[in-house]
Amino acid sequence: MRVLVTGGAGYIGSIVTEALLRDGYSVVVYDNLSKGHRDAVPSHAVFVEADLLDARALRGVLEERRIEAVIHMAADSLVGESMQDPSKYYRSNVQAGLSLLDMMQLCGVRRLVFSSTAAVYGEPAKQPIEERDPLQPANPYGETKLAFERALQWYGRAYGFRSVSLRYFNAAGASLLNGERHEPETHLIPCVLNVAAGRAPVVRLFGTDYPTKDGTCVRDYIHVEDLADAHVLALRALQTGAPPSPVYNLGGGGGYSVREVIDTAQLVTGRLIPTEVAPRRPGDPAVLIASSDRIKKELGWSPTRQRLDGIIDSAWRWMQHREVRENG
Ligand SMILES: NC(=O)c1ccc[n+]([C@@H]2O[C@H](COP(=O)([O-])OP(=O)(O)OC[C@H]3O[C@@H](n4cnc5c(N)ncnc54)[C@H](O)[C@@H]3O)[C@@H](O)[C@H]2O)c1
Ligand SMILES: O=c1ccn([C@@H]2O[C@H](COP(=O)(O)OP(=O)(O)O[C@H]3O[C@H](CO)[C@@H](O)[C@H](O)[C@H]3O)[C@@H](O)[C@H]2O)c(=O)[nH]1
Repeated sequence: MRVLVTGGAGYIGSIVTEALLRDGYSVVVYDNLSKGHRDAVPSHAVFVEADLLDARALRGVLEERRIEAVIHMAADSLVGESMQDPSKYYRSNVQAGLSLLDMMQLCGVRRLVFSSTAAVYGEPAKQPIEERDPLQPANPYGETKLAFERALQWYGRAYGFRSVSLRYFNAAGASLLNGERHEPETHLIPCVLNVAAGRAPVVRLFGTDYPTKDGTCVRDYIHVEDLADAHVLALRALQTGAPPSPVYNLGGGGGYSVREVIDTAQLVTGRLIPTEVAPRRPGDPAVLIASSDRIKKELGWSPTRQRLDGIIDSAWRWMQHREVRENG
């Protein structure tokens, strides 16, 4: 099957591409490199550097490469930035997403796996969060992802699109080849490891007065390779018909506070990681923990890399290998 991966030069996209190639899919990566890296795209994938809003380029790829399904991962995805610049998020996550859907419709491609997020739930009333819980985004990032999820459901009804939205919780860790490298980096685990590696002086704790066990926010970290496996299952489900449910949560199964992540990273790296208390980051819910029972039951997903120390260790090893590759 020929699959287009939008955002496939990014952190999660590059590792999803690795998993698809391993499973025998042919992959075309479509990415404008606003955040991604050309060298993150595996050599067996075709790479097209273009923006989703470039209708000509998009049509050319869908038609010439005879694409049969799309994994749509291209997005802007930072909670804090979305609070400051919602317009950017409506453009990239809603407007560009709809352009993709309309072009798919024009070219007769009607299967899509979408990278959605835990941010669609906002500040949930209970944990772990199930798919049927209220959808009340607390930031423009979550709001724009939810808008696209809903568009998919209406496109399904009217035009026969078959889609699955995967609501990831916090993706973390690395494969042997690819890991997280954003510039600037804002995600907790790579920021913590940058301090361990001596590239930054201190980790800022964004809020220590949350109603949690130690006052810092709790998140559910999922290994990016477990996440990638779920995409292969979702795609297979779309190949054989309509999947049992339109949305699935994907989490690692536990909740860890910011302080617990830092303590674990100190053990894994053997380095001291100094911290500094900073104000809360607007738009951050206190606790996000997934129930991933639905995807386990319906699609047979079985994560194998759930330990936080293992997740951090994979990211740390990747970071160190990259340093050796780059600096000799
Ligand atoms: N990282 C997480 O923890 C997390 C959690 C939930 C959901 N997600 C979602 O997963 C997806 C991937 O996240 P990531 O962390 O790998 O992000 P990333 O920024 O590393 O990757 C996104 C990629 O999309 C590309 N891109 C952005 N806008 C584009 C456009 N208009 N046209 C073409 N390419 C474009 C970027 O260059 C980048 O390579 C996103 O949709 C994100 O919202 C991520
Ligand atoms: O230097 C830092 C960085 C982060 N944090 C905190 O660490 C937690 C995790 O933050 P981060 O790694 O930035 O992830 P989130 O803001 O939870 O968002 C991620 O996880 C969401 C799903 O839960 C996805 O939708 C988003 O795309 C993805 O960026 C939050 O409480 C942050 O306030 C700090 O205290 N200091």
